[in-house]
Amino acid sequence: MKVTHLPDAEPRERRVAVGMFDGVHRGHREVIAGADTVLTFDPHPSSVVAPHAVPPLLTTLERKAELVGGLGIQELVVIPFDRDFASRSAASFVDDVLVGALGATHVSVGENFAYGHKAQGTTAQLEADPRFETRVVPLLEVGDEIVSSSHIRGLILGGAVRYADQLLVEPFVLDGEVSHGEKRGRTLGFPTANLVPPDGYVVPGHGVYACRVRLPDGSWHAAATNVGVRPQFETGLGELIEAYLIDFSGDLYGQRIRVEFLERLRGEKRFDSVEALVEQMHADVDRARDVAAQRS
Ligand SMILES: Cc1cc2nc3c(=O)[nH]c(=O)nc-3n(C[C@H](O)[C@H](O)[C@H](O)COP(=O)(O)O)c2cc1C
Ligand SMILES: Nc1ncnc2c1ncn2[C@@H]1O[C@H](COP(=O)(O)OP(=O)(O)O)[C@@H](O)[C@H]1O
Repeated sequence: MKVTHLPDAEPRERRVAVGMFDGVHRGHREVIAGADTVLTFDPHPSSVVAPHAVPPLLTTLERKAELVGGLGIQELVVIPFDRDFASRSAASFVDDVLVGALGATHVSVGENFAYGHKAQGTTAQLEADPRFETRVVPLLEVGDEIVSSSHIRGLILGGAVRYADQLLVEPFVLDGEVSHGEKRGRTLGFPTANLVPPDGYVVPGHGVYACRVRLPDGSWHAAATNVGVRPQFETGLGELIEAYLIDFSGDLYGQRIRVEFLERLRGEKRFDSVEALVEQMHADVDRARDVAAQRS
């Protein structure tokens, strides 16, 4: 899939799905179905118009592109969102962007989509526009709950990664570069590849998770991962994501890995002794191995 910034986009007959699509969840996928172009914003519009209210995000632009590409979309067009863009009228968004820059013949949006200065543009205005056909997609509900990025953020922050992944369609992932820790993992018999939580993004709540980890060579490994502050040791290093890759040995420092969260196993805690922690870690690893085997 091609990724284009709006100023470089060329007008042609397009079926355009428009939205922030953070997470590319099941509801987003209903809006995107049938489109050949996805139009999105980067950074999140709130970071420009209401910085105090920016939510932690589920997906980087890179991950969003990967997920959208996986849906068979031809082109992801990214609006570099800034103060200038935020000040455009709703009519200018339609005339200059949808029709002018892209050449949209079909437009699809979620029911709650708003656009233009102060989000004054409505879906009814899009539907009334004779230059393109508009499809307004009702908000998807699963189990009496609207599927929304904010609901999924809450689930992941609360550790409910398994349920979140039913709404996301694919497991929640974090990508990052392996950093140095306190070199204690190896003395416990469980060396852990550490990621520093990425600023501005959702991180699963503190606890131990069954995961899969992808290495730069493309191989996937079952892993038991701790997210938290290691109360057993009072490290002062702050929050970390630490993955022990099962049946693996090798140097991972500086490598870019992906941690895919499958299931929360338990909370992070302080045990009576380090031996008791290590015993529990063995049990965590056994469960993580089983969970990963069922899911791969
Ligand atoms: C599967 C697993 C479970 C863990 N559970 C706990 C825990 O309950 N409490 C805790 O303080 N640390 C826990 N840890 C974190 C270890 O204490 C940590 O990996 C160790 O301190 C190594 O730190 P280092 O990477 O800085 O060397 C866990 C780590 C793993 C891999
Ligand atoms: N099975 C494994 N899982 C995770 N890391 C491993 C594994 N085997 C070797 N390593 C290496 O060991 C490092 C972690 O060792 P550890 O003692 O926990 O040090 P640190 O405190 O720097 O994380 C990883 O960054 C990686 O390079």
